[in-house]
This record gives sequence, structure tokens and C-alpha cells, in this order.
Amino acid sequence: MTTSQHILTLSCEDRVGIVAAVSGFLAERGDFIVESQQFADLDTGHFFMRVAFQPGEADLGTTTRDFAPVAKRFGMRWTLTDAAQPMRVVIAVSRFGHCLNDLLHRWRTGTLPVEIVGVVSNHEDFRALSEWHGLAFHHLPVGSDRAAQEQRILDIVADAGAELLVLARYMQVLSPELCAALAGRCINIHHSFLPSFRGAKPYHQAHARGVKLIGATAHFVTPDLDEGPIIEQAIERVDHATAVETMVNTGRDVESIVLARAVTWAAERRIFPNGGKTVVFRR
Ligand SMILES: Nc1nc2c(c(=O)[nH]1)N[C@@H](CN(C=O)c1ccc(C(=O)N[C@@H](CCC(=O)O)C(=O)O)cc1)CN2
Repeated sequence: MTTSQHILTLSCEDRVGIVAAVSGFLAERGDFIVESQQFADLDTGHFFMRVAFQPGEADLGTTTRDFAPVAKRFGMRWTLTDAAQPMRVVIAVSRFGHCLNDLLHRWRTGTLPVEIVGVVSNHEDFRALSEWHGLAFHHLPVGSDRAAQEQRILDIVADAGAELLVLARYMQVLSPELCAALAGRCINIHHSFLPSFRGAKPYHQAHARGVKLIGATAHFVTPDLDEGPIIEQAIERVDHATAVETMVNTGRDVESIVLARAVTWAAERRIFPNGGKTVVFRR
């Protein structure tokens, strides 16, 4: 029988005694720490911590109630979740389906710790694939009323009880209002090694520049295009003979791997926004 695990995440202004207070709280209750990571950002004075533990007697609700005074004492932002409850995710896609297909395959084969609860798109291309996986597919053409289209996206995310929106090559720039509504819970895969080659057609930009490495970047979505806090990146070597089409094909695999890692880490509560950057407690 798998033993349940709870995940505590917290961030606060740094000071002496935070780790002792957290581990002491858990030890007193017979909670068994399985994994613990913390980071003190000496530049900002901020502290970040993630603890995965096998609970003793108390259930999630009781531990949540009992931890609140500790959190208050340190002015923490914190979450306490049950690792057995997968994060609910909506995926957005446009015309390139390799990242969507990869996420759906990993989910269906049990190698992506999420519950995918819907797909939205401004095109019809991936309705069949989504419905084959038994998922609701929402075709939301941008059209003239962008605000209404974006409100539909928000409604679908809310109605599905989704905690995360994944832009899996969704090629529409989200408005500042939508970015604000989804702050810290909308991840995009950009098909370049940011900060190089922002915007549309990054492989053509890379080819024209004659780079020797191409890559992909998963980042939180902010109003400034491709400027959001970076979560994960990866690269592949190319050379003078690499055609742009080959770059696109090579890039697809890198994009899929980078996005799957970022979604996995988000689902495992390993990612903390830290100003314009992130703290990621990788396994
Ligand atoms: N507010 C944000 N929205 C989006 C971001 C982001 O970082 N902030 N990332 C993009 C994805 N993306 C690159 O990764 C990207 C998407 C779209 C464009 C673009 O120029 N789109 C054109 C329309 C293109 C089309 O319809 O095919 C446009 O919107 O005018 C550039 C980069 C997702 N959204």
C-alpha cells in the first residue's frame, strides 16, 4: 500500500529559525519527512522551502489548521497539499500539436502526475486527438472580440477546476488582464533558448543568426511577451549545415521534454516564483 504524502511549500522573509520551526512542528506530530529542500536568496532576503512528508495521525485539514499559527508567526505564503491529488490542468494549443500530443501520452501512460481536464484552441486541428483521449475540446477562434474569447478561457479553466493553464504552442498573445487572472499558474513553452529570439518564428531568427545551439524555454506567462520567469531550458547542437526545417524538427523534441519537465515540477509543487526569476526544487 503506498503511503500518502503531503507537500508543504512556503516562502517568507528570511530569518533564523524557520527550518527548525517547520521541522519541529512536523516532528512533534510524528510526520516523517521524505524530502526537504530550502533556499535563502541572499540578494532579496527571501526564503523558500518545500517539504514532502508522510503524515503521522493528522489528516490534511488538521495539519492545515495547526500549521497556520506557525505560518503567521513568520509571515509565510504557504500551501499544504496531498500528493495523491493530481493538479488539474487545461492545455491550450494552436496549429503545432507535438507538445500537446507528448503531454497527453505521458498523462495517459501515467508518467505525468497531473489530471488533464480539457483542451482549448483557436483552431480545430486537435479536436480529434483531444476527444480520442476522452477530453473536452473547446474551439475558441480569436475573432473580433478578444476579451470575450479570453473570458471563455478563464471560464473553462474555472469550470474544470483547473489550477494550471499550459500554453503548448498556443500562438496568441494573452492580454495583461488574462495574465493577471492566471498569474503564477500559466506556463508557456517558447521555442528558443531565451532571452534569444523572442516572438514568432524563433528558428528562422536562429538560422539567420547562424547559432550553433538551439533550445526551448518553459516560463511563467506575463504581459511582456516571452519575458516571464524561466522555469526550465534545454539545448541541442546545430551547425552551418543545419537547415531551418531541421532546426524546427529537432526543436520539437526539445520543446516537448522541457514543457513536460516544467509541468511535472509544477504538479509536484517544486516551482516558486521569485521576482522575475524562479526557485525550482528539482528532484
Ligand atoms: N502575454 C503573453 N502571452 C503569450 C506569451 C507570453 O509570453 N506572454 N507567450 C506566447 C507564446 N509565444 C511564444 O512562445 C508567442 C505566441 C504568439 C506570438 C505572436 O506573435 N502571435 C501573433 C499571432 C500569430 C498567429 O496567429 O499565428 C499575434 O498574437 O499577433 C509570438 C510568440 C503565448 N502567449
